Amino acid sequence: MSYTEEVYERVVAQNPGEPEFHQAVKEVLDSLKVVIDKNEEKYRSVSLLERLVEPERIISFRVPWVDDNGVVQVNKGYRVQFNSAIGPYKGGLRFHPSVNQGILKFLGFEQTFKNSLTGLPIGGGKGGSNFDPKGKSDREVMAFCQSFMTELSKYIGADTDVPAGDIGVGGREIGYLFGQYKRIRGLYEGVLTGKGLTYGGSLIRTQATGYGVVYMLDEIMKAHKDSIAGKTFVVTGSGNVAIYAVEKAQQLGGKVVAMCDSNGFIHDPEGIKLDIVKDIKEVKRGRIKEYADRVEGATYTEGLGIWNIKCDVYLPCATQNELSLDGAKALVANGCKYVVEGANMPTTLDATSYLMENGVLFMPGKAANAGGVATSALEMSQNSMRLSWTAEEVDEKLHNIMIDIFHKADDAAKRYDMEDNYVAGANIAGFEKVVDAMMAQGIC
Ligand SMILES: NC(=O)C1=CN([C@@H]2O[C@H](COP(=O)(O)OP(=O)(O)OC[C@H]3O[C@@H](n4cnc5c(N)ncnc54)[C@H](O)[C@@H]3O)[C@@H](O)[C@H]2O)C=CC1
Ligand SMILES: O=C(O)CCC(=O)C(=O)O
Repeated sequence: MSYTEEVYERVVAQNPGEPEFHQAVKEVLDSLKVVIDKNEEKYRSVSLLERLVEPERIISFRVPWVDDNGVVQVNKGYRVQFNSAIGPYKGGLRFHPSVNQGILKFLGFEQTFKNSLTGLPIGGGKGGSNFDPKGKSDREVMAFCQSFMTELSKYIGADTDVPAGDIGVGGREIGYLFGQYKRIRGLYEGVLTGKGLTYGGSLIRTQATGYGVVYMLDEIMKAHKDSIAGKTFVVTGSGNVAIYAVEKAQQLGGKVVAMCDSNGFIHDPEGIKLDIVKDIKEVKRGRIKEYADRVEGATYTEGLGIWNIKCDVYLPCATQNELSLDGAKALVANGCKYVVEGANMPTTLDATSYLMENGVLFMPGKAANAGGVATSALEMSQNSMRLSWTAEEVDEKLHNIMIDIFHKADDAAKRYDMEDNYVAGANIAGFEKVVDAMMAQGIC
């Protein structure tokens, strides 16, 4: 059995009930096999892979808060500090009822490679809670965030661990979390990113993940002598990543015909009117079905099946494992040519293989959605320097980082004779920097 297979079996045995973590580790270790095989003894002798798949630290805690009826509620809170070889832990907080330790471990593991690909000095971390902000009043969300930060504040700081947003954590939540950190620690520092512009946030951070996904698509297309103008898109989700992916795709001449939320999907053959989606999702915090009530010619379908809508480009921007083998088959049958992941691990392993075997150019989330965390690192730089860059400056830096990530993944794939296999390329390129730093720092 190879070293990578051995370590994968050990991960499955030692981390029961964490299927998403197993999946993320499998994808990475399968890609790394060609690299590890060449240096097996060197890496085995220092248990490099065993250390790479084990979080440095997991903090879990109780989050008690009082709801609007005066009833005490209790949620679970976590921070997974996965790998600090190349910088302070960095990664979002997710508030969603599905959150558990295994999901946060998969996200923290992915984040380590993603952050490495950005070229910036940030290690991998992730955290969150099984709290559901949906349907809660602003006061309830504030009470929850204050209680969550009261505990989390003991373990984070501008030079140790810098959380940000993810599913269910946007500008409102970051504001409440920042206020409580400042109050408890007495420090006005860049301990969170995604902050509001009046208290240390960076221009373009809100747009960065979605814009970055489309900048990545643009590079893939250019490398294959194609372009975004005139292409039909389906973008899943209707949250932060999805909305700004749609905005950039439309700016570059793409036509987006479908979006969704966790209840169902809308289809607008004339092209999605993004201002209406923004009003429903960003202002009213409503459901995507309201779009079909407001736009003539648009339809709403309850449940799954958005992948049956014909498109050239499919951008999954909602959540893990949303695109399964059946969806991948429908995309291929309808002539889809590009799948670029805005979400983290939205495509199952069998769906990924099917897409790649059938000629779809596929870019994994850890490369394609890295623009968000990269811009968070730019926010950290601005906070440290006590200055603010213009929107144009940040956007240009973001764009260049995405171009650079494309070339890192593309070059690594070519070096190992796997041209166009961006999954392998991204994993190898992300691994190379982390492993150099881990080897240099000794057994720790
Ligand atoms: N916000 C960021 O900067 C980054 C986010 N990501 C990833 O992008 C994805 C989306 O995150 P955000 O847009 O920030 O969150 P969000 O909370 O703003 O939006 C999430 C969207 O996904 C939809 N969704 C959730 N579960 C679903 C399901 N089971 N089926 C269909 N739709 C579902 C929700 O309805 C919502 O429209 C996540 O995988 C996240 O980890 C990745 C990099 C950075
Ligand atoms: O901006 C950040 O620090 C984290 C973004 C994030 O959670 C992600 O890249 O998945």
